[in-house]
Amino acid sequence: MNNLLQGINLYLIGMMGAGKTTVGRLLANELQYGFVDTDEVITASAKQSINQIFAVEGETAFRQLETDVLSQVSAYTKLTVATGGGIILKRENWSYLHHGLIVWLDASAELLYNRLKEDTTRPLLQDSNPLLKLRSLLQEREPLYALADLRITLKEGETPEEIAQRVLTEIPSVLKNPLAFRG
Ligand SMILES: Nc1ncnc2c1ncn2[C@@H]1O[C@H](COP(=O)(O)OP(=O)(O)OP(=O)(O)O)[C@@H](O)[C@H]1O
Ligand SMILES: O=C(O)C1=C[C@@H](O)[C@@H](O)[C@H](O)C1
Ligand SMILES: [Mg+2]
Repeated sequence: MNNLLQGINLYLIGMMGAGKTTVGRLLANELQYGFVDTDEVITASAKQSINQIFAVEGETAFRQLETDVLSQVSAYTKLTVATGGGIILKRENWSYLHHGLIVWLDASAELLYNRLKEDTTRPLLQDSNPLLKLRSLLQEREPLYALADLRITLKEGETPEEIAQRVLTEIPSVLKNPLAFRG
């Protein structure tokens, strides 16, 4: 698997809870790539949780940190990058994402809700109706996620290992089709 992508980075995008971090680690291992999670880089360097950064500095400041991290990461090769769910919101970020192959882990709002209903670490879900919030975020962001090179529609009950294998199986189909991938 180690030359499947010939060194180009793999960027995982998708909603919070889609499994970018979980599946990203497995993919990095399979590809013999390094693994970077933009949320983890931000919290480690700020020495604050994402909740704290949103509460103290605000979402706009968080988004700037996210862009800074992404721009630094995109200077490297042989990385699997788990991005934050909102990375797709800034046009500038796409210029970095397009340095690599972009995979969208596409999950329904219901699936995401089942995974995150007990979770308190996603500030945007600290809402009186988190399912409705997930639905509205997904609806708003879907056209942006859809700009990915590869869309992996998640099925209920599929394990992270199965999803990672599906990503690896489908990568050649986008790499071989010059209309589907710029590379
Ligand atoms: N295929 C799966 N089946 C069941 N649970 C999963 C699966 N993938 C991830 N999870 C669980 O769902 C939760 C969210 O996963 P993860 O943190 O990887 O999502 P994420 O896309 O990185 O979210 P964020 O954008 O907030 O960083 C975690 O508790 C994780 O263990
Ligand atoms: O979807 C989002 O906007 C977010 C997703 C997470 O990865 C974090 O980046 C943060 O909680 C915001
Ligand atoms: Mg994550």
